[in-house]
Amino acid sequence: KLRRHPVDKLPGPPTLPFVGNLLTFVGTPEEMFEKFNTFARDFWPLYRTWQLNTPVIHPLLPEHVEKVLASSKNTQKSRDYRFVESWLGTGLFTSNGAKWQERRKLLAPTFHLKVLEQFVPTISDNAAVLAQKLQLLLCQSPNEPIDVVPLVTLCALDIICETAMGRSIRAQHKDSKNTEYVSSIHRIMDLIVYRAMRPWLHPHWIFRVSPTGREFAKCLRTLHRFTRNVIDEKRLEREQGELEIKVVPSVPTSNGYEDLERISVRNRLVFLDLLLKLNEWDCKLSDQEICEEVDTFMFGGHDTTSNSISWALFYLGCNLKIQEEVFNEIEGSDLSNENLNSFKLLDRVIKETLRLRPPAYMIFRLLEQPLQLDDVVYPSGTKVNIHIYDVQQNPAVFPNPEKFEPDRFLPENMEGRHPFAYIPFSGGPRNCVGTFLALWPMQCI
Ligand code: HEM
Repeated sequence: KLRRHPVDKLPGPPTLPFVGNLLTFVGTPEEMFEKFNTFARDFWPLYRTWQLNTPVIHPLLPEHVEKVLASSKNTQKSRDYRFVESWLGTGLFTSNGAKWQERRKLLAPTFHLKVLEQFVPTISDNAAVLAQKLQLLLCQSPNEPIDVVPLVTLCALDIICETAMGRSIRAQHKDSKNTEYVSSIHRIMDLIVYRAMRPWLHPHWIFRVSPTGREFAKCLRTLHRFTRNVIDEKRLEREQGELEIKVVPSVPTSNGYEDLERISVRNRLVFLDLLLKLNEWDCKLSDQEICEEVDTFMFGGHDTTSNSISWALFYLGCNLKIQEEVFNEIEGSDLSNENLNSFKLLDRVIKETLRLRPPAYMIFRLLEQPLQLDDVVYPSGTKVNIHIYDVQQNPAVFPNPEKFEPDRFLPENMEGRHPFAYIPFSGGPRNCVGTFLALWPMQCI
């Protein structure tokens, strides 16, 4: 970096020649998280780092974040996402440019509210199993603390498998025959983070021969085999049970919302059915691409949801008065979609949990077009880190930001709040496509 780059006008931590700040972030995920928090405080509201020879800006103000995320011209994800590509291929989460645009248009209807509503019974059945397990543990040792995280994680996994693939893996049950899949999906997440934090494991050829890389490859084989089997079985099931699909009067050629909605609701189809259906209509997705998307839903939908549910339970445990009010609000109501929409305090508790503990706490973009923030123009090729956690800790928007206060989300308290001050599901054209599928399990559990 011989020339001064526009990012060097910004404050930031000291850099080293050639590597920039690459080594600053080597350590555990907790240490990295802490470092970014410190930088956010020290260099608020906009700072720079260098990742080798790539300049990185870290905007923290809602108006700056909006300029990045709301732009339809800067939807490109940075190279950081390449670590999940061997698992997810270039599906919705990892693709860029025209391919992403096409995928998003194709898949968005499968996340339509009406399609998702039919999943509420599946979600509530699995939530009931979790409740029973917790009750049993409580009866067995009433005075012992219960680590809810592993229990919630298995429940979230059951929900996402059943809604995405129509396959009950019974992860919550002792007789589950899918323990290898369950352990691989947990382990692969750890290995991805482990690699991302160690620059020397970034080159593929080094990673492949490292012990971590070999373990990663083993998990990957298990996950891909499982998805492929489910797809094959589902296809066979559909061929044998054509009756279900034939109830639909006419097979639409366009992929309009209404057609898909009508078909899925009538026939109680899961995502995988919808993807196969899209394939049958006009071969929009190959088998490999269907696999990518199913894996993407598993990746996007399981860890994030289980993390948020666990934190919500934690905050309710620490705030007994709010817990009692939530209990009174939901007591006696069954878990229908209408009821879920009427639980206003529960909704605020979930929103506040996602403010304080956003599971995807940092996301990345690579500028395709120059971006102007205040009076400086950052050229294309600059990387942008959006620290969702730090953005949501802005004391000017959320006074006393570390405190758990669900009433921040009362309509009167939200008036005039910048829409990009609260972005647990990101924002703009590349926001989370599974928002509703995330919120319902949180409410049910
Ligand atoms: C509490 C739960 C969840 C949270 C907080 C969350 C958060 C996010 C965030 C922040 C992004 C943007 C990522 C980025 O730009 O790098 C995202 C994208 C995405 N999420 Fe979620 N998510 C959740 C649950 C889910 C679920 C249940 C699914 C699906 C089954 C899902 C599927 C996706 C997909 C496919 C994308 C990529 C969208 C695109 O690039 O067009 N997420 N999510």
